[in-house]
Amino acid sequence: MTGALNDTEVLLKQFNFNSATFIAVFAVSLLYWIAVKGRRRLMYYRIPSVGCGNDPLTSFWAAKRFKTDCKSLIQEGYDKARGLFKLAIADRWVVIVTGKELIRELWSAPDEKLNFHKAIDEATKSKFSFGTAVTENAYHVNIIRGRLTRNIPELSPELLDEVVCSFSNEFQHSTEWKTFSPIPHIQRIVCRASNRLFVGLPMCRNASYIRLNIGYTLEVWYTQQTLNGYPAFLQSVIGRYITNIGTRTKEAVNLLTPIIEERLSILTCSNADYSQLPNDLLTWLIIDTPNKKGRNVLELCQRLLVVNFGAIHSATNTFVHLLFHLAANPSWVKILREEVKYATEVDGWTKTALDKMQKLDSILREGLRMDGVNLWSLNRVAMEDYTFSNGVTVPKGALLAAPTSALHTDGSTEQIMGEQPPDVFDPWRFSRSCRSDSEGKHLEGLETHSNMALATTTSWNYLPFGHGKLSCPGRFFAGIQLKLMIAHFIQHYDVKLEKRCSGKPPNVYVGYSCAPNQQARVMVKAHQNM
Ligand code: HEM
Repeated sequence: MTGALNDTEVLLKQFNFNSATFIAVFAVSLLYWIAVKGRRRLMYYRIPSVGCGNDPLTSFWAAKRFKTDCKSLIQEGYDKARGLFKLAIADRWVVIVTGKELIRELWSAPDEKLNFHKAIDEATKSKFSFGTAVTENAYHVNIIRGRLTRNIPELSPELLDEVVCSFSNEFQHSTEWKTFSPIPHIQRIVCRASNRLFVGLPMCRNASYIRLNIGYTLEVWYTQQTLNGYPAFLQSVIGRYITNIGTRTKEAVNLLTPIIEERLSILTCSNADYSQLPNDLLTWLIIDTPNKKGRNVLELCQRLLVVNFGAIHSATNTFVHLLFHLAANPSWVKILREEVKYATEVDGWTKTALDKMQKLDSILREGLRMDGVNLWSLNRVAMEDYTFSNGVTVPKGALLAAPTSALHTDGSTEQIMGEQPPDVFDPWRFSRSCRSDSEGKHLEGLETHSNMALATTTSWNYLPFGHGKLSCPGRFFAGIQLKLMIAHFIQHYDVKLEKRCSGKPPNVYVGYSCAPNQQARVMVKAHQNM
């Protein structure tokens, strides 16, 4: 009995000790958590906010305003702030970095400090979209940057062939004006042309494959836009229910399994002689797979879908913006036609000819400057508390970016040359600097650009493709593809807006993305002087 009491006393003592320890540990952890949170909050407080204060109520309203009015919020911050400012979005702050020196720090900081891929994972909600296997080992990025870019001259006849066929399928060659909502047509053309180099014929023309890639692109975009509207803790719950991406991936596996298995078996039979395989992205993905485990149908399909996501949405939007400009300004089409005619008469429909089309490059660069796909770029997440050279510290976990739209229209920076003010669309802004002629006449001596800022040449304040070692790997391919599409289109078609309006139909802004007008329609007919 005494022994039992003693045991109970010991247990009670242990319990008292354990619970006291537990309470102490809990209290210390809570204090630590409050201190860390408080410290981070203080860091945010020190960065001026735009459209709200630091309190939850005004930042809630600012986050609502962000959804439709992000462009003016960014401009307001850019005009007022020196250095950094912050914007409220649904689940967090976004710290916007301004000024040449601080932006240089943003794009050049090492991954351990400011991380691009973490930011892209968060922005695209990759957990619910691309799948982690693909984003954790993104070897396809090096393939796009290296093999795809190097192969452009060799593969441009195939690209041209696909552009010609797909335009003729989508817009026909009617001598009567026909009305089109351009976006779905251009999506299909971009998808076909890109996939001619990604998976080759006949798959690039397979209607189910085209529908799948366009659907996947829209779905990723929809997933990220929807989830961005919810606080972080709700995103993982909702994310599971709103995405259909698993089904899309299965569709890709069904469609691509025969091609992939055929290529793998050719490799087995030919003792890994890669020259037996077609020269396209799928082959390069097979060749460069870092380990054998990744050389399977599912992972190859996931990678093709991700690359299509990168390629289709941005190039489609860029082309449609320009199409609206050209439809509203027939005199620009005339000038471009003359340049394209001259260059192709001399060099044929080659990359050399495209490289010589300075006005075409200029209008493309102007389009990307004024109607870039996103209002901010150089997305990064701070992996630790990070202090900029102006002494301002952003807390670990902060999302950072550079204000593309405001930088692109800041007339005080060296980038925006030209006769027109920076907020005016001036198609020949960038070609004027290398030739005195602005009318498209005297085309003799048309040369490849030497001193001209090209559409694909990034800089700290020209950011449609980002900048630095993590800039868009597909931009040279996109540049050639878009130039080919515009050059072909204006040589073979006339275009006008269905409804006359002064200039281009207004853009649509959702959060930080900028899209062409979704309602506007164009009228197209075959060009007679062909
Ligand atoms: C007009 C067309 C395009 C635009 C405006 C564009 C823009 C961008 C931007 C802004 C980024 C992120 C860079 C940053 O924020 O710092 C990016 C990344 C990327 N782009 Fe593009 N892009 C275009 C076309 C393409 C094409 C055609 C491909 C594929 C062939 C492609 C593949 C990618 C990939 C894979 C990434 C992620 C890079 C990484 O993870 O390091 N893009 N693009």
